[in-house]
Amino acid sequence: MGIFCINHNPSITSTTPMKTISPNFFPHLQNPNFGSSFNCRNRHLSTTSAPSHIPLCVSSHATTLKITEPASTLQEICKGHVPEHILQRLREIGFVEPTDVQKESLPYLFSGRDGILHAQTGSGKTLAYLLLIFSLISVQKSAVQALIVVPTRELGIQVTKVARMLAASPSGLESEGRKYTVMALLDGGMLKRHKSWLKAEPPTIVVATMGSLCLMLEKKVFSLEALRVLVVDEVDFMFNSSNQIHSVKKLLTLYSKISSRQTVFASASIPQHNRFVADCIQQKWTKRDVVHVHVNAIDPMPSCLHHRVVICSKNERLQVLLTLLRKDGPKCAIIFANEQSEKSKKAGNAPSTTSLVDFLIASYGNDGSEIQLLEEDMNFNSRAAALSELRQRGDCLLVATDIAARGVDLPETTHIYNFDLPGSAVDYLHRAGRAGRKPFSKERCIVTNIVVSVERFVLQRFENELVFQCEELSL
Ligand SMILES: Nc1ncnc2c1ncn2[C@@H]1O[C@H](COP(=O)(O)OP(=O)(O)OP(=O)(O)O)[C@@H](O)[C@H]1O
Repeated sequence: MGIFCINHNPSITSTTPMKTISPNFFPHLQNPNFGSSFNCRNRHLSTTSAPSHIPLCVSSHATTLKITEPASTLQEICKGHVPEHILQRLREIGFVEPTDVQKESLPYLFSGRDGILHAQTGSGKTLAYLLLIFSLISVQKSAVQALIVVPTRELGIQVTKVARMLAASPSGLESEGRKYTVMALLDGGMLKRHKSWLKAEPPTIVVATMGSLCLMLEKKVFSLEALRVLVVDEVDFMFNSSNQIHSVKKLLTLYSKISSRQTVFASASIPQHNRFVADCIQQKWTKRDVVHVHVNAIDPMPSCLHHRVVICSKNERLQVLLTLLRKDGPKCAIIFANEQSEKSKKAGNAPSTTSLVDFLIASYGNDGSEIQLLEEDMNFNSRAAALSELRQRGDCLLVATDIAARGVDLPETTHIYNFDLPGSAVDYLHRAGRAGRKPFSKERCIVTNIVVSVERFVLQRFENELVFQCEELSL
């Protein structure tokens, strides 16, 4: 796969106010609905590098662009940048071949440029930014040198686990002296203990949710003076959330310095991405030479996903779900239901997640499948325990709200059921993306939507926006 850089309009210079760059500068990148890069075919693409003060968009599509260079291994890409013991850990874990987003982003990130990693769900963005982090931090320094901000505790727990897995000593090499330390600073967690830890000996890497992080920064429990890398994962979610956006902006412009850190944003969905890149520069969230690495621009979702729809009446939905589960017999599946509305809570109704779990335990549970629940109202320990149980067993049915839709990586998941339709196409993309998470596997995974007839047009809108088609099932 070659790296293709779009030849930039020479009239854009470092003095051009970036706000004035309209999406028309990148006409071939526009999908009017989703804002994704769209149809790179037959357009003029050049391998010329843009001057470093101009934001760069790297866009590729695995099936349409010809691969002319021999694929490098992850080790080759990282050599000279990432410490040897981390490379050894990569080999031990079995990460040998780079995914497209790793192959395309790492050379830019290692050269010191800020990056926007925009690639399908399950494409390996986490490893890409962690490798950048390990290339820059030092075990000798007792200070927080890398910060990864995530929207949910579940994603925080997961990223912490991957970072710790990479930071562990390779087998046969018991480390002498200092080690990288990774702290999960997550809302609802043990903040008192973390406060003492941060004061006594700051960890090298902090993975945090916004609430806890701001609390610690405002109380000056630790500072970000030594910060080398700042990652905002699921960046579109963070910028879209009225609770988080103010704090994220403060973090980017007030609590840490753009000039002394490398900034990485990651997500599988960045609607209006050209506008976002321009904002990054104008608002000084990133440096001017930020690289927008957009992989699989014309397919927002993994091609291994097969989408289906069943239309039924509201009263039939539980029975339809049961029939589907019995027919599909998934080893590991996630059933998404919407969060209970305030109105329904006030009326004293049981949340639909609880009713679903009760129904499944009564009618499906004794098929041998473990049924787990993950929703906002559960406390930190129950949420962590549910996730850990799912990881260990690998053969569970998970009933969840959208807190499990972003970033959660349960690679054995082959089936997604939307018991309730998600609120937007972006939410659909992230829910669907909890399946099909083995980067080099061709295994077909199935996303099934159970809808009442009046909802069919909503699903059709998602199909248009995300460029997919549902097979209609009649049961
Ligand atoms: N080079 C690699 N080789 C094999 N597996 C990999 C590689 N890189 C990542 N993976 C695996 O791919 C899966 C998905 O990776 P990851 O969670 O980073 O995806 P993501 O792009 O962040 O997805 P999302 O947008 O849903 O958060 C993980 O199970 C990870 O271990």
